[in-house]
Amino acid sequence: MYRFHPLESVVDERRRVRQQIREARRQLSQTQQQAASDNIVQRVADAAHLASASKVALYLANDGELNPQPLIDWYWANGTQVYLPVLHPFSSGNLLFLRYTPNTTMVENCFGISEPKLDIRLLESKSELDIIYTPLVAFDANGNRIGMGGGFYDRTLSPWRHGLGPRPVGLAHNCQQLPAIPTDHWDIPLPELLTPDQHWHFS
Ligand SMILES: Nc1nc2c(c(=O)[nH]1)N(C=O)[C@@H](CNc1ccc(C(=O)N[C@@H](CCC(=O)O)C(=O)O)cc1)CN2
Ligand SMILES: Nc1ncnc2c1ncn2[C@@H]1O[C@H](COP(=O)(O)OP(=O)(O)OP(=O)(O)O)[C@@H](O)[C@H]1O
Repeated sequence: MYRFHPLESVVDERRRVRQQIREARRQLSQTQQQAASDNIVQRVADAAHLASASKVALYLANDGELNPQPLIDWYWANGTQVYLPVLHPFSSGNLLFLRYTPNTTMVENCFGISEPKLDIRLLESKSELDIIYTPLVAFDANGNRIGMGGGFYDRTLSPWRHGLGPRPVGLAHNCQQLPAIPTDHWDIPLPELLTPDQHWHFS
């Protein structure tokens, strides 16, 4: 349940909302998760600008996130190149994007999420990606998002503030929508987001 808490700081509110929605999404059943992932494939297949992309960044689901694996399989079957985020080895808070195929050697990062083993030959320049499918914890009807709290995607998507770089497209469960999200100046609102029930285009 969403409750209004007057006199709460933005940071506290974001932290509380993050915990609340992460818990809600972990409660989804296997059946609900599977149905949600399948719906997303259909939504992408129905949207020409998403279906026809050449290079897309996706992610591997963690902590109840909408699982994009069926979408990854669909893109592979269509010849689209798929990339995954890799924590930058020394530029902390930043992501690299490495090519992901069924044969990619994977390692676990410090958050327990699988990522391609660092190999310069698999590295793609961010500007070459058409779409970055963006994980998130919560979103609102204006495309504002709250992530896991590391600022990784805020940094990655910062050129989008000026309409530059890959187009971010959020992926989320319906239960991750909130009436309004308190924002900070570094937050990059999403132009577009897919849930199992809706294809959002934010102005
Ligand atoms: N699937 C997925 N991959 C992703 C992200 C994401 O949100 N989802 N990221 C998007 O930024 C980056 C990783 N950021 C993350 C930030 C915090 C936690 C996390 O679970 N924090 C735990 C504490 C874990 C620990 O420190 O040991 C927590 O808050 O409970 C996970 C990923 C890159 N890869
Ligand atoms: N473009 C940026 N440059 C430098 N620092 C940034 C940038 N964007 C965010 N940060 C820093 O990252 C921290 C986390 O930001 P925030 O809580 O908004 O992350 P988030 O959106 O929840 O996570 P993510 O983007 O990884 O999904 C903030 O303390 C902020 O100072």
